[in-house]
Amino acid sequence: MPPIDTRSIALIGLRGTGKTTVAQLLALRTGWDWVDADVEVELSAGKSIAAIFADDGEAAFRDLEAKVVSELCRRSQAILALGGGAVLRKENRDCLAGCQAVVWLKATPETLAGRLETDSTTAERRPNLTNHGGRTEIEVLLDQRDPIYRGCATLEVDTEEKQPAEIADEIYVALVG
Ligand SMILES: Nc1ncnc2c1ncn2[C@@H]1O[C@H](COP(=O)(O)OP(=O)(O)O)[C@@H](O)[C@H]1O
Ligand SMILES: O=C(O)C1=C[C@@H](OP(=O)(O)O)[C@@H](O)[C@H](O)C1
Ligand SMILES: [Mg+2]
Repeated sequence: MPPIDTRSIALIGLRGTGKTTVAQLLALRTGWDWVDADVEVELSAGKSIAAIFADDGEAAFRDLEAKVVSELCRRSQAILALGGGAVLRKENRDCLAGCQAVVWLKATPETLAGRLETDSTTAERRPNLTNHGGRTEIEVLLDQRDPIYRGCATLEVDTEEKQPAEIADEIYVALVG
């Protein structure tokens, strides 16, 4: 059954927490559309996120991302999978405040490192954001971003040792009943 509140539902959290995967399953559960901010950025730039970082730098990526977030947050009846850093800009956080719910997906650095290592989209979509890369980078990002995610989130979901479908169900029950 679709939610009564037609405002969109946004998923936030670090790389590898499952935003892209869970958004698709939650869309099936609600009968709503789903959209991935990273895909929209790549379509608008005509190249991969790794290529945007390499050619134009991270700031250029964040500018494109902000345009996409602003457009996506105006949609209704959609599940929005955001990129892990979308919460960094205040303008994006202000847009997110208009959503029905902002769901923060969480997992330990160890789990995230394992998921990212084996994910086929990592090379094209997840360039290094610090000089570290790997698990150390995840720990650095976790320290920097946890307070920001906490400040935006209206629902926190631990994804540790849960299948993506279970996580989508948990969100559905929490938000729709
Ligand atoms: N709950 C989960 N348990 C195990 N693997 C998962 C889970 N959620 C996502 N994954 C896997 O982790 C990788 C990254 O997931 P993805 O949805 O792209 O994360 P994000 O969009 O948050 O970066 C994918 O290979 C996906 O299949
Ligand atoms: O954490 C980040 O700053 C980023 C996360 C990525 O998305 P996912 O969180 O979907 O991997 C992608 O937007 C880009 O590589 C930047
Ligand atoms: Mg994603």
